[in-house]
Amino acid sequence: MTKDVEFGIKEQLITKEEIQKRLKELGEQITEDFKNENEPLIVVGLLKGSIVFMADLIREIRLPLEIDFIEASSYGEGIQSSREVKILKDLRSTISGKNVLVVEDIIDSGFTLKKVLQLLGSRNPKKVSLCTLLDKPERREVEVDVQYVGFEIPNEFVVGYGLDFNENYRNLEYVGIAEPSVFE
Ligand SMILES: O=P(O)(O)OC[C@H]1O[C@H](OP(=O)(O)OP(=O)(O)O)[C@H](O)[C@@H]1O
Ligand code: HPA
Ligand SMILES: [Mg+2]
Repeated sequence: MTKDVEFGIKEQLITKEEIQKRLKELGEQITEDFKNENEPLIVVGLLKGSIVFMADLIREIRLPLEIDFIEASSYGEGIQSSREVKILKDLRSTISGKNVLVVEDIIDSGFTLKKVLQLLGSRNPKKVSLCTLLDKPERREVEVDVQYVGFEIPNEFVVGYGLDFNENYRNLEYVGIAEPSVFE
């Protein structure tokens, strides 16, 4: 752990070991839930935050699957949702009649997922399920139906394991809370 990457981290909220353990449980549960389906699963990651979690999670799912990505952005440079969720990149796959598992790093206000789930739902998939590494329920402003949650977290802006502040910290192996001075 080099000092410059960690600069500005107040505490580790979820350690690398805790993440690895929970990922195995989620992978087992998803495998169990989809093992009798005939269609291959399409795992859809939301760029950019989900990439680290998705890369690890798919290797814990013991089923044939395909991957694809959507990019949505609402936070820009701040720590508050702009509430205006823009779709910056759409899927390459056709999801009509397929089982889709959306993989997200965090559900905060819920605006991002509401928009993405509406978009995917309009394309006649067989079923859309949602797996998020982190859930911050205290901040929810719109309801989102989520089937798989890694960890519920308190109302703190977190970084690491894919999550950024101003595009930094995504490469940390753990989920941490940044020093207040970082956000000023
Ligand atoms: O529930 P919400 O309040 O909508 O917040 C959650 C979303 O916000 C972040 O994305 P961001 O817009 O920062 O894009 P990024 O994944 O590229 O960092 C995060 O990765 C989630 O996708
Ligand atoms: O706590 C957070 N950290 C990083 N990105 C986020 N996007 C929504 N909430 C968060
Ligand atoms: Mg972000």
